Amino acid sequence: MSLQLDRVTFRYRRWERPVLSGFSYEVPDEGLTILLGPNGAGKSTTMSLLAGTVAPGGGKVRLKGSGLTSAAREYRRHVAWLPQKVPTSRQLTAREYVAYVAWLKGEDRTEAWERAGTALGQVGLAEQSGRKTAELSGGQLRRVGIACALAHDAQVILLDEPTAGLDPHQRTVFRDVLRKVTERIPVLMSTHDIADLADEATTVSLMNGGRILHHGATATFLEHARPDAAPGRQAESAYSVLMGLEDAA
Ligand SMILES: Nc1ncnc2c1ncn2[C@@H]1O[C@H](COP(=O)(O)OP(=O)(O)OP(=O)(O)O)[C@@H](O)[C@H]1O
Repeated sequence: MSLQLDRVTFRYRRWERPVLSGFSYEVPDEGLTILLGPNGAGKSTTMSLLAGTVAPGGGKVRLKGSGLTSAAREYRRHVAWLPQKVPTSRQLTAREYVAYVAWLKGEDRTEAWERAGTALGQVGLAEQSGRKTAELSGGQLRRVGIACALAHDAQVILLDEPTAGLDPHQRTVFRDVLRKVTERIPVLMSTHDIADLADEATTVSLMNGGRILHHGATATFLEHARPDAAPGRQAESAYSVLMGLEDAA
């Protein structure tokens, strides 16, 4: 099952121009898809619509194959959404927090507690599971967010710039966790960190001004790089060429 925006229109204020207008997009149903684009391109808006945290003014947001739209309570049970700032309750321990989210999403209390323990182990936080979330680092908190998704059996995970502000070690740990997770759950992740992630992504989507400029396999995206791009800089070059910031060759 994949998430889909079908000719969606969205504006933040009634009198303003829509950020998205007749916009269609489908999250691939496997692997890691990265959503790229400059500031203000509409990435967070797209993700909030897919997460069901905001409603479209027109069009439909649906979980294809299930008959559910984002207006349905059941929809949010299948979709895990990790905003940039994980909204934890500081007084709860990591395990209590993950169990609480799983319970909110419909697991019963005992099951939620068990699943929280397992999920924290899967993201490498078994030893921190009894610590208050207020004491965890930014990178650990983002892994707590992933654990929440695993604990309630999300069918798709949406991550808004999850590696922003992480130090190199935390970033590596996070990417290792993500690699394992994407083997079984599709992930859509917005990022500005193309150099790091292009080789791990299955699909790359690039948006600007509320439109998709490119959507396809990572290899296809990289083919847009200038032939003289330095090794390791192909992703940046492909981005610049597709954005019209650099000539193709
Ligand atoms: N809460 C808001 N109220 C009004 N306008 C908003 C709001 N949030 C975003 N916008 C506007 O909507 C447009 C798209 O913003 P959005 O946050 O979706 O872009 P983005 O690609 O995620 O950018 P960034 O990379 O900076 O996070 C921008 O013009 C932005 O100014």
